[in-house]
Amino acid sequence: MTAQRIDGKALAARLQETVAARTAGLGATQGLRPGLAVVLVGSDPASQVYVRSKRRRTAEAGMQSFAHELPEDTGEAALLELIARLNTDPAVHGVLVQLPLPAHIDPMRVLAAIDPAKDVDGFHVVNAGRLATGQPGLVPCTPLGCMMLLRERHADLSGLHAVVLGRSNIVGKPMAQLLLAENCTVTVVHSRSRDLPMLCRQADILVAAVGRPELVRGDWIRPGATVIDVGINRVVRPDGTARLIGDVAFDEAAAVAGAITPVPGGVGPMTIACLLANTLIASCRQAGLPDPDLTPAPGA
Ligand SMILES: NC(=O)C1=CN([C@@H]2O[C@H](COP(=O)(O)OP(=O)(O)OC[C@H]3O[C@@H](n4cnc5c(N)ncnc54)[C@H](OP(=O)(O)O)[C@@H]3O)[C@@H](O)[C@H]2O)C=CC1
Ligand SMILES: Nc1nc(=O)c2c([nH]1)NC[C@@H]1CN(c3ccc(C(=O)N[C@@H](CCC(=O)O)C(=O)O)cc3)C=[N+]21
Repeated sequence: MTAQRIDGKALAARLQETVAARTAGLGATQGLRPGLAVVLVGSDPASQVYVRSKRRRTAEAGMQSFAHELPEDTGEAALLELIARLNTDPAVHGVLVQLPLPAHIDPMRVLAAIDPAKDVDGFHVVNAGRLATGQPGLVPCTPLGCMMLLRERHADLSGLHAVVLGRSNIVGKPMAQLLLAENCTVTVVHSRSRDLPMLCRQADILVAAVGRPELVRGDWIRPGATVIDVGINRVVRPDGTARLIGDVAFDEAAAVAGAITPVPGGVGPMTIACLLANTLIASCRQAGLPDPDLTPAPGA
């Protein structure tokens, strides 16, 4: 394999270490303990894995973790009432409602009900609008983590051609905005785009966030390009065991790329670490304090 493996697990641990140190400092100097409320509606197995991981990391960082588990048949009104309570609870600085929600609940209405100052997912239209217009707000965790992974290899992204596969509100679109803000030339690809291999081969930076296992092949990669694989696809082997693979055919791509993130162990851990970083930022802003310096601790 020629590509440098960008180790998201190691970078996430370094970021988590910085967040924990800043959190301890806040406690000591301000008596402030950041609190994150995670709301899970129903019992989707994957969501339960992610929510457990988020809660564990929150506690490890020295923050307060508030768990809210609601039954699958919870009405939209009851969920909105809980969110209203969390919005006004001074011990809660971040509110995350785990997606997907059960079909009878409108996610746009639920996300719109979260106080933008506590929207640590960065999904609220106010935060999406602030990002789109270059104003300070809360940035979605996965794209934020992807930018930190890119900085492990590129001190300056100016002028590079970035191709983003996917245009969702939670990954593709904010990802494109962040790359644009770093002066990349950005192409956003989606299901109606034509000649994906040709488009991908133009990329110095390729971010795959489509949810299609191994869609991106090795010959779609420009030699030396940096590949960030956001995809998390749970596939079942013939023997019945499940495994995670990304949107990129890792082995083929690694033989061509200059650097690549693995799945698992790449973007996923960064999403969680950035959630904690957003909670710390939100708590500082709510206390009228300057944003903390979240430069990840130096690597080993
Ligand atoms: N690691 C992490 O922390 C996270 C990982 N993920 C993973 O990232 C992936 C994307 O998630 P999410 O953004 O929510 O996905 P969505 O399903 O919301 O969006 C998928 C996007 O990919 C596009 N797309 C789908 N198929 C193709 C195709 N064949 N060619 C080109 N474009 C295509 C869609 O196009 P169109 O708009 O035209 O429909 C859409 O824009 C998933 O695998 C998800 O599991 C997501 C969040 C966090
Ligand atoms: N309100 C909301 N915010 C989210 O940020 C959100 C969400 N809902 N719904 C689901 C997606 C998905 N997501 C992941 C987080 C961590 C890993 C992660 O840590 N993955 C590990 C593997 C974990 C495993 O073993 O499954 C890895 O990639 O190394 C993956 C996916 C956040 N999401």
